[in-house]
Amino acid sequence: MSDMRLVVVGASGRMGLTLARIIAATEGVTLAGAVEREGSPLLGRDVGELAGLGPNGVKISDDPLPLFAAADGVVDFTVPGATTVFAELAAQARIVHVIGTTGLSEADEAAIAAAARHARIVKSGNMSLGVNLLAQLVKQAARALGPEFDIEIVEMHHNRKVDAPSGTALLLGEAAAAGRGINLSNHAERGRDGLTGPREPGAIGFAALRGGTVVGDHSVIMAGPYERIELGHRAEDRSIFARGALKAALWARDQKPGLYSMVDVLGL
Ligand SMILES: NC(=O)C1=CN([C@@H]2O[C@H](COP(=O)(O)OP(=O)(O)OC[C@H]3O[C@@H](n4cnc5c(N)ncnc54)[C@H](OP(=O)(O)O)[C@@H]3O)[C@@H](O)[C@H]2O)C=CC1
Ligand SMILES: O=C(O)C1=N[C@H](C(=O)O)C[C@H](O)C1
Repeated sequence: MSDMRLVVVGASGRMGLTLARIIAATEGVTLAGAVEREGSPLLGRDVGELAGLGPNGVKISDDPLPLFAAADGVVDFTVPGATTVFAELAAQARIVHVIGTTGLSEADEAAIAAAARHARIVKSGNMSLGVNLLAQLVKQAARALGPEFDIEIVEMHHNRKVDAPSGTALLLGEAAAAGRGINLSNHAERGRDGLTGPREPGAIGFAALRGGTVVGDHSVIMAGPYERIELGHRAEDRSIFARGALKAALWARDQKPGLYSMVDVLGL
């Protein structure tokens, strides 16, 4: 089968440049285009050069349409307002859309679900194998331990991150809620401050730390009477997310239109 031609949107971002490097080192995929927002000072620049690979002839563009029309898939780690637009364009072009963007609102999620009627979308708050395996373990532990164990999710990220709690923390919260057979949105405790009162029984709490260059640390603490279990993951390099995203793109190439997650891709 011919190489899968991928367009990277948000191409000069932290994940965009990581993707350019990992695509160059991965068999079966080719970088077919690079997109940034209108007005970006990097428009026209060679993405290979920006990624430290040497020139590869792929210039950063602000016009996704012709690039999507000639591609098999788009890999998107950008911002919610851009991701919903790319989802619509990917649906029109009937191509694969891999979404790593976090901080999506309910309305954004609905727009993505609508686009998935025509596009093959894989979306996950974390594309790494380790975190998706951790989510399965959290689900199992939450089911086994029962509601007398208080669940708290703590995450730390670099000081440029703009959304909280992280997409991964929410994914792990969903896994804990699924294990308990409850709905996360009715039981999440976020942003405690001031005279909060005691912890709500059965709540799933979230705490977000920001600082330095931390790629992404997550701990799920299950605190019961006189004992505590901690399950965690430390991301050491962004290449783990990029490799997962490419695996998702290649997997989705053979699927019907729909909205998929990394659990589907990894068969967990
Ligand atoms: N699911 C996962 O496994 C992972 C998810 N993420 C998520 O991915 C997202 C990006 O993270 P990161 O790479 O660190 O962030 P960056 O800010 O480094 O990169 C985002 C890029 O998107 C660009 N962008 C913004 N608007 C548009 C637009 N309309 N069209 C095209 N490009 C646009 C930005 O440009 P500019 O700066 O000029 O605005 C920037 O270059 C975040 O939501 C993050 O949480 C990150 C890592 C792993
Ligand atoms: O913004 C980041 O950097 C990351 N975002 C994702 C998240 O919100 O969980 C994944 C990873 O932790 C890095």
